[in-house]
Amino acid sequence: MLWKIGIIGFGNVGQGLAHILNRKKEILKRRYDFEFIVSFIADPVRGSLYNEEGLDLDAILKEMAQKGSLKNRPEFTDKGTLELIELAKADIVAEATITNLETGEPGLSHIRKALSVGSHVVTSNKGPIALAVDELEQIAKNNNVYLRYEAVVLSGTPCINMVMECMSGCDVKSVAGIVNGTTNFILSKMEEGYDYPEALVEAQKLGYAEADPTSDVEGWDSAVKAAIMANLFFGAKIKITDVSRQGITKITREDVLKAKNEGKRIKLIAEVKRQGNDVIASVSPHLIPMTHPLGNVIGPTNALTIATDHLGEVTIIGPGAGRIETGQALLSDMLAIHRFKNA
Ligand SMILES: NC(=O)C1=CN([C@@H]2O[C@H](COP(=O)(O)OP(=O)(O)OC[C@H]3O[C@@H](n4cnc5c(N)ncnc54)[C@H](OP(=O)(O)O)[C@@H]3O)[C@@H](O)[C@H]2O)C=CC1
Ligand SMILES: N[C@@H](CC=O)C(=O)O
Repeated sequence: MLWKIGIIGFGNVGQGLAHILNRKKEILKRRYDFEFIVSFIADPVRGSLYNEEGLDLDAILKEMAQKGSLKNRPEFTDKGTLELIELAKADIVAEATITNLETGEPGLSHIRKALSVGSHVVTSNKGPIALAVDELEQIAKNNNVYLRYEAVVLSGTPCINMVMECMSGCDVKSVAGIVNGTTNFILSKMEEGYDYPEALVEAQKLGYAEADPTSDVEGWDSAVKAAIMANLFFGAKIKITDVSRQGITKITREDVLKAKNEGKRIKLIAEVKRQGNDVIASVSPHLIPMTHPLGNVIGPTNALTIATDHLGEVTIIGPGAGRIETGQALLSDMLAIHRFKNA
């Protein structure tokens, strides 16, 4: 089968995915029998493109790098994103627009529409998954398509599917760790001598930060990931506002250096655990000894320890943010759909 793919949101992650698809086209065919074209890219500000026969990713990525816009390409269309989803009826839609933690929009409407027209959806967008995963799973089921969202926690480092699929049968007792790449990067850079604003700008340049980085530094991004894990891994029904939350904005370089002199590091830790019949989730900075495994997780790297009944503790460490890293999560979800449909 030739998969027709649509990409919605051509920012860091959308372009990261396009780079991987472009570079790995032949390998994906040879190794997984995964053949594809990208028939549309929707991003109204940068320029949306549509060609039923497939877009030239190489040329598009070059143009994007040189001009920052796709509006002069021959495949340019001024159709809106929802209209394009409907018109193109791609087999798989990759949704990578900004995370909106209050409404989930515009991603929520994009995912609803794509599933309703019969497209499988893979997404890195945390808003729709935190706010409406049950509704979206139901729409997917009604339309006989898959919705997958490996990227929403720990970027490309396996987490959601590892727990939900590879660890199925286990009871998860708690999860705890570093789940935001931007803040961990900023704290590491502050230890190297950067000012907080300098470190944040660097994180933005590298494609780690949210469109509004307040979400990272005030702990909202870690909180939404904690809420998603509480709901998926523990069967809870908590909202992001149920997560007790403190970010890193009050931490100064002096605090970071003082911790270092004491052989410790400040880490923003997210935790979800059972307490009686409740599931509670929190995000706050902790002083961690450098000798502790989490004390040596630096830069945009994340780490999560999942405590279970059958396996005891399982710890995963890997990239928590990045263009290619998150694109990899979207690709792995596409390949899973390809496997399921060919089983
Ligand atoms: N960056 C990372 O490491 C990770 C990101 N994520 C999540 O992935 C998603 C994308 O992140 P990232 O690529 O960094 O964010 P960016 O802000 O770089 O990209 C988002 C893109 O979506 C576009 N967009 C906005 N509205 C629409 C619309 N209606 N239709 C189509 N496109 C639209 C934006 O356009 P414009 O800005 O021009 O308005 C922008 O180009 C976010 O939800 C983020 O939380 C998840 C894991 C890791
Ligand atoms: N802004 C987020 C991106 C991934 O979810 C982060 O820094 O972790």
